[in-house]
Amino acid sequence: MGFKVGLLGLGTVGAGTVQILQNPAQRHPLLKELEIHRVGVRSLDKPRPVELPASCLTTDLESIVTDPEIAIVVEVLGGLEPARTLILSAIAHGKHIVTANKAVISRFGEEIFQAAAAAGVYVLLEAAVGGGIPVIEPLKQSLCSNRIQSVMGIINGTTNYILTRMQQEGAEFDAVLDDAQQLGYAEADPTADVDGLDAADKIAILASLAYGGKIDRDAIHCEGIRQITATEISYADKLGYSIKLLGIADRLETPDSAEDTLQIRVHPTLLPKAHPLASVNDVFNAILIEGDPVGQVMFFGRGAGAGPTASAVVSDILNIAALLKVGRDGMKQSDGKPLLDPLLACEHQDYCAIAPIETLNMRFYVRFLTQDNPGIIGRIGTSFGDQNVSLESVVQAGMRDGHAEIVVVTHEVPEGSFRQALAQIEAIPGIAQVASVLRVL
Ligand SMILES: NC(=O)C1=CN([C@@H]2O[C@H](COP(=O)(O)OP(=O)(O)OC[C@H]3O[C@@H](n4cnc5c(N)ncnc54)[C@H](OP(=O)(O)O)[C@@H]3O)[C@@H](O)[C@H]2O)C=CC1
Ligand SMILES: N[C@@H](CC=O)C(=O)O
Ligand code: NA
Repeated sequence: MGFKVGLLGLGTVGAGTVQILQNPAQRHPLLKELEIHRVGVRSLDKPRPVELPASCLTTDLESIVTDPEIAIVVEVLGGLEPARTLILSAIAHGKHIVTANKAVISRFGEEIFQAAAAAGVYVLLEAAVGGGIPVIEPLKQSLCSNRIQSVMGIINGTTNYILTRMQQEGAEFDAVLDDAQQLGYAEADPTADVDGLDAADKIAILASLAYGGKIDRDAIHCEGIRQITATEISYADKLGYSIKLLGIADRLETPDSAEDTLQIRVHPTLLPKAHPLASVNDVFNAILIEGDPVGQVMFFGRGAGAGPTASAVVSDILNIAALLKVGRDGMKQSDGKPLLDPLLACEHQDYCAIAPIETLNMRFYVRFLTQDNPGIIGRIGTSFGDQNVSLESVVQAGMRDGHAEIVVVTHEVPEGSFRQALAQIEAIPGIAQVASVLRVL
């Protein structure tokens, strides 16, 4: 007898998942033992790219998570509700969970993992970060002997696709976003992609696994790519940088404190072109992890789209099916509590401390539009100097709309000092606009 799978959602990822499950040839033999039992959707009439018996489809999602025949529930609905409630209900009914939903895991992960631990079931989420790239399970298992220093990556396919086409073709933001939606990369509400929220969900999940603690999702500084224009891309290029939306988690050196403090942030970043992440283009994602003693490890592949994401979903289903096959589910500890494989399950007790962004040291790129007055560069330099912000380069780049354009790149400075200097500069007569501020790696 096979393992019955209940699928919640039959959109981009759900349909990709069905396509793999219906075509097991030349894949792992265990795939032949999986059976799509029920599929939950919002609309029964919608045309689908996959064929399923009509009796399989339902709009009653609760009936799937309570179905006694189903062993594994796959949640590929997206959004917070009803996803969270359905996952919790499925767990309460003894189902193992596979999910691609980073929004729900980054906000309700601990509630879900605690419920799973109490019920003795697994919640696997490889598809939630980096789409088809194996990064969650490697962090949980293959790298678990390491003390992780940093996790840094391009973890949103939609924005990387948009930035790449803006850089390579000078394409307009809105037109490229439409293409990303057509290709199935973007979230149902693409604001989550464009404003960096999806990447923040993902770096929260990666940081939680890397540092073994809960992450307050609201403490993550998050900026998206709406303010990136062709001008910034072109100046960055001339200065030797590519602009990428990065998710960054790093352990801060705090010798006086017994507890680690982390920096976790998402923002567009000027990356030196020689950096390993700078040439990661289109929908590709890459995650660079630094651990002790492994050193740097980089994971690269397609971060969104039906096939790549379904690859991760179905691999998680197979991992659970393998446990079921050898009877490694439903095991008990001596006190009768459920026993889960500690490398596959993820439950954390304490919150990690996250440093506010103002306290971090960073390099900045800033573009000013000014009146073309003598001495203006000197006054900008003095204001930075007043706040101990040392400058790497100051270039009068040319004229735009009757204003002189001045581009400054700083050395590494505290964000707070940089912002104070910027406020001082904005008050200088002759400064028309601070046209752009970006961080530099
Ligand atoms: N697309 C991608 O490349 C990736 C997506 N993900 C994640 O995978 C998940 C799914 O994404 P994706 O497939 O793109 O999303 P889609 O919007 O394409 O599909 C969502 C599916 O869920 C169904 N659905 C949504 N809400 C309800 C509801 N309230 N009741 C019943 N059915 C519902 C929809 O039904 P109907 O079809 O009837 O409208 C649809 O079939 C999300 O969490 C996303 O973040 C993760 C990695 C990559
Ligand atoms: N919208 C997301 C989908 C995958 O997680 C992205 O663009 O990366
Ligand atoms: Na992944």
